[in-house]
Amino acid sequence: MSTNNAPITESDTSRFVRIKEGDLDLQLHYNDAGGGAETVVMLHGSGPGASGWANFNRNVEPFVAAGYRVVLMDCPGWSKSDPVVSTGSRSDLNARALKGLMHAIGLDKVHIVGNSMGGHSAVAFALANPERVGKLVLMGGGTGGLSPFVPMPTEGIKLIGALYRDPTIENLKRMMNVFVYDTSNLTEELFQARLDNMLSRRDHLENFVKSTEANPKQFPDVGHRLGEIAAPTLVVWGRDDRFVPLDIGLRLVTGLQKADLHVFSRCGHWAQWEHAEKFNRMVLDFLAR
Ligand SMILES: O=C(O)CCC(=O)/C=C/C=C(\O)C(=O)O
Repeated sequence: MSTNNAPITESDTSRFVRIKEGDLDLQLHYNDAGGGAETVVMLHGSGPGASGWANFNRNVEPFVAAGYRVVLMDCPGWSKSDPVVSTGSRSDLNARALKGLMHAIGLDKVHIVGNSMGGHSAVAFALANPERVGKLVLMGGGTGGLSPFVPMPTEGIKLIGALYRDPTIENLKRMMNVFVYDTSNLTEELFQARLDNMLSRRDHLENFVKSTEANPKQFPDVGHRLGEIAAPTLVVWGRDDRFVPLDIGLRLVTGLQKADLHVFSRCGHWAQWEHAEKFNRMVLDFLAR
């Protein structure tokens, strides 16, 4: 945890913990920053080389400065967490992992910010453990299911699959170029960091391919259950999201009991990164209300 004004770094906040939750018995990696009374858990997306830090490095400091403890969980099968093959619902598996992490580090109730797969997992957690959720923030995810407007799998999801099967820098660039609206923000340093992260865990890449072969519906449609969720929710979407289209966000807003929607124009699948400053202000205001 950071106790002074020094920058918050991945290595200073890096932690490991063993969790046992249902059928899960594994080591998880997470980052833990800040020390407020309320905790915000951030859950990353499912791309190759993703991690809590890769997805949320532009969000941790402002949340800590606002007085929150921030926990970034690396889901089983990503980054420095243990490998796993998911043959059922990956959203439910991640939700169980989060419950195990909360038990292991003594968290009763948290706010959850979820990006893409992280959004699906946040909703799965809220359905299974309603009393343990404060507020939800869902970006580019929250339920699987088809879009009536955009052919699925979308071009972004197809590029993720191609990158998992053939993890080259060329395929990484193809995927990341449709990730964001403004590709001028994608530096060689960013590509390299993501490539290194991906290639350092070939077991994760192979397990993802095995998982989708065993069960192509890793993130099931829970649209019919959204009305069970009473947690106040902010749904945030990029108008130009080429991975999970905006109409999935509309389904969330109409299905959840208490949900507001903000759509960023000129924004792809990584709203928390592409529009970080406005995203941080908006989410902190929502959490404080
Ligand atoms: O298939 C889905 O609905 C989820 C896709 C998804 O999680 C993609 C996320 C990509 C990232 O956020 C990432 O790789 O950082």
